[in-house]
Amino acid sequence: MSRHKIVRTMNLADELDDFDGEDDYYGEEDEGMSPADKARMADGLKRVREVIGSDVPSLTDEKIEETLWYYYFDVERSITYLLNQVGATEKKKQKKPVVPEPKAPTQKAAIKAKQAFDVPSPDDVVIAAQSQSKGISKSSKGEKAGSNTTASIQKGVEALKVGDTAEKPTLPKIPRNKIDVVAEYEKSKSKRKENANLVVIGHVDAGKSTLMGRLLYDSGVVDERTIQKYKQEAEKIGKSSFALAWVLDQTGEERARGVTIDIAVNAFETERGRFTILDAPGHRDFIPNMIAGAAQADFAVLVIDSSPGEFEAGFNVRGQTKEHALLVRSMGVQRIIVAVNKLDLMHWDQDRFDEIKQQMSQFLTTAGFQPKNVSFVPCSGLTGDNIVRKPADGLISWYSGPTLVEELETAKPVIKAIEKPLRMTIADVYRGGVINPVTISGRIEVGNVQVGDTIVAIPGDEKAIVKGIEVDNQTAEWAVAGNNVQLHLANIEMEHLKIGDVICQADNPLVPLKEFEAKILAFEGLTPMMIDIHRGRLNASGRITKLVATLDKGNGSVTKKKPRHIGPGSLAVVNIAVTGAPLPLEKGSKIVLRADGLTVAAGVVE
Ligand SMILES: Nc1nc2c(ncn2[C@@H]2O[C@H](COP(=O)(O)OP(=O)(O)OP(=O)(O)O)[C@@H](O)[C@H]2O)c(=O)[nH]1
Repeated sequence: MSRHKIVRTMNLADELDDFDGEDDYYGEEDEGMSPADKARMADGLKRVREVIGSDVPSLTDEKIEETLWYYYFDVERSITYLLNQVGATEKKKQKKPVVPEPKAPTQKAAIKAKQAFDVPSPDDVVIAAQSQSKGISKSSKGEKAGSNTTASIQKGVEALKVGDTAEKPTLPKIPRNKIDVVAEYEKSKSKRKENANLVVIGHVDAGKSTLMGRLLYDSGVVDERTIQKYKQEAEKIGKSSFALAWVLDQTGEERARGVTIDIAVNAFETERGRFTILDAPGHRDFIPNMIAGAAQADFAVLVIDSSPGEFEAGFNVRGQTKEHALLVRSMGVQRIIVAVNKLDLMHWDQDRFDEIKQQMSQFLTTAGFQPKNVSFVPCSGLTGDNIVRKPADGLISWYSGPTLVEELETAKPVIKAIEKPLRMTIADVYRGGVINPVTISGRIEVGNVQVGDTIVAIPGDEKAIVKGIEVDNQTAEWAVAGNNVQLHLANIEMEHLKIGDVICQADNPLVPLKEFEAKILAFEGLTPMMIDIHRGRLNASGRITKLVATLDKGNGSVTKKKPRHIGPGSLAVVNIAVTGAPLPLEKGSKIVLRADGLTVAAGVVE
């Protein structure tokens, strides 16, 4: 089926519009803004001035504009920041010992002391300013309800002016890493639903798309009218069973900005979690796409067609069941849920379920999955039994375990290293975010990022500023490993960003490799040979230059040094040389090796 191609509709007029004024978009200072940004800046400046007035010398237009730009025209945050800055200066000054005359304070000192306590504290000013900028007439701490907030703010700002006149206005030093992202993440954890990426794998026609369509439909992502429309259309061409699979096309193509996380994505939510489905087609030709998906997955749903002869076809040497399972395991996926699908065709036969479970368990254990991380769910994507809802009464009289979704909810994603240096592989580059910035999307693999960070796209050396972040299509100030994000960038041209590049903090970049050692699981026999190296969407040709050792799969100890050949199913260490330019790889990067259209090995860079 050709459902898997994501075709992004491009409107030529829109595209050309995007380039209007591009030259000055990347220029310097004010000249560097698009006309739309300039309009927002003017409006922002006006609104900030309305709240904070214009008689604080240190709050120059330039300072306000710089702050507005930093917060990407968020007036409320800009006001909070600016007033905090002024407040901090004042607090510092208050700390300076004022030494009044012990008995007869001078008139000047007495006025100063009075001013310092008569006025709202800097915090009060901030709170009041926030209310003001929201248009909410909330009284600030210590004020009587109904008092004039604007007057109070102006009073506060005036009071903060104490001694300001002598001060030289300074440009704001907007602190980098202002936010302690790790601490913020810890604080917000209990309030947020954990997001997990799942990759759906399995042999051709095992029912992956139908099952995903069912998941989306039964969890309310797709409405009844749409599904009825698809049913009618599918019936017209005599394929009524395709209606559910078409759901994927619909959500895939209608995504607002054509965002892709390497491969087609759809998301659904349950009471206990948010799940992003990475669509991995079963056809051999699509294996590289599957690799990209598997590299970003927290767990895998392996779909098996339980109907007569079909499980066996998928399980044999040329079938994709084993290859996919091996692949996801060697990409670091530890948890796998086996959906024993199409059991409706088998009249929910328990013997068939047990037979498949027994054979698959054995195989998955040899593939490196720990038994506690493997579970089996009998189901039918077509009828919907045991996917989101429990099977109809008595249908699976012998089964009382969890539904597929309940299994997903218990499969907690692996804890991510959010405090490490940022690494994110670019899945897509486009324009079309808020006011036409250059935007990249992807999943943060390691580390964290916040608005204002300077990043670099490796293997290039072009730097950019993160001026906006969206996590799961919601505006955010920061994001951490595991988040699917869009980063809106400034100071970089689109041509300097490529799918497959790795985004790092500019002060902690990855150093691309030309030669490296990798621990791999061999799917086919290996010798020193030419190979294609895949890292997510990126691929390059290279060569296995040396077979270093084979390892014991149980404990990782060396079983043979310098083997002449590595057999299929062996764990081994090999040296690899990249033919062309160095690749953005480092210790821990997941790679897949292919040769002659076959996946021959997968593993990690040592
Ligand atoms: N009876 C029955 N048929 C199913 C079930 N799930 C899928 N099918 C049918 O199996 C066929 C293949 O289903 P798809 O969902 O397209 O399978 P797929 O694994 O996505 O296929 P590829 O993407 O081409 O690998 C379709 O005709 C479906 O209607 C099921 O649970 N029961």
